Amino acid sequence: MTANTRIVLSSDHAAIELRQAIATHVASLGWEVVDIGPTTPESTHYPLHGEAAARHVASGDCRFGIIVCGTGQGIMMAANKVKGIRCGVCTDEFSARMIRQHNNANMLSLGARVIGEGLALSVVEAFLTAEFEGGRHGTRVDMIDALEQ
Ligand SMILES: O=C(CO)[C@H](O)[C@H](O)COP(=O)(O)O
Repeated sequence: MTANTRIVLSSDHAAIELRQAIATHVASLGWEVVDIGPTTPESTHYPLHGEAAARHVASGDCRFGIIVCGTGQGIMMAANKVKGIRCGVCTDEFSARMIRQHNNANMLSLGARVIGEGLALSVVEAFLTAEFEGGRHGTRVDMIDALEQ
């Protein structure tokens, strides 16, 4: 396995079960899963887990990251503070496909208190099977990245 086939997963306490279901599903699709927890249900702080997953992606250790909290929003905000990360919250397959095709997202965020497991797994699959289209979308993604300079 190489970094190109590796996905990092993390969550806060609100999303441990969904994260574990995603880990099983993603592994069954042939990806190597780097699940960085947490594994116990004590209350924790989502910025820690969003940042930790984002570091794996920004460093090139993992191709993609999937992060989960109650709404998906807070952990996404934390991940997006790490340079090189483009992460969106998705609650439908179309958006998950589009954040890859148009926005070249390298992380997906989900809300365990928002969507059920079946839809979450479909959203994950849509994200992982879509390809960035480049062209005019590449120009725009470069503009996003320039904001980090
Ligand atoms: O969704 C989240 C952040 O966006 C968190 O999962 C949520 O805020 C945690 O709440 P609580 O501590 O009440 O379980």
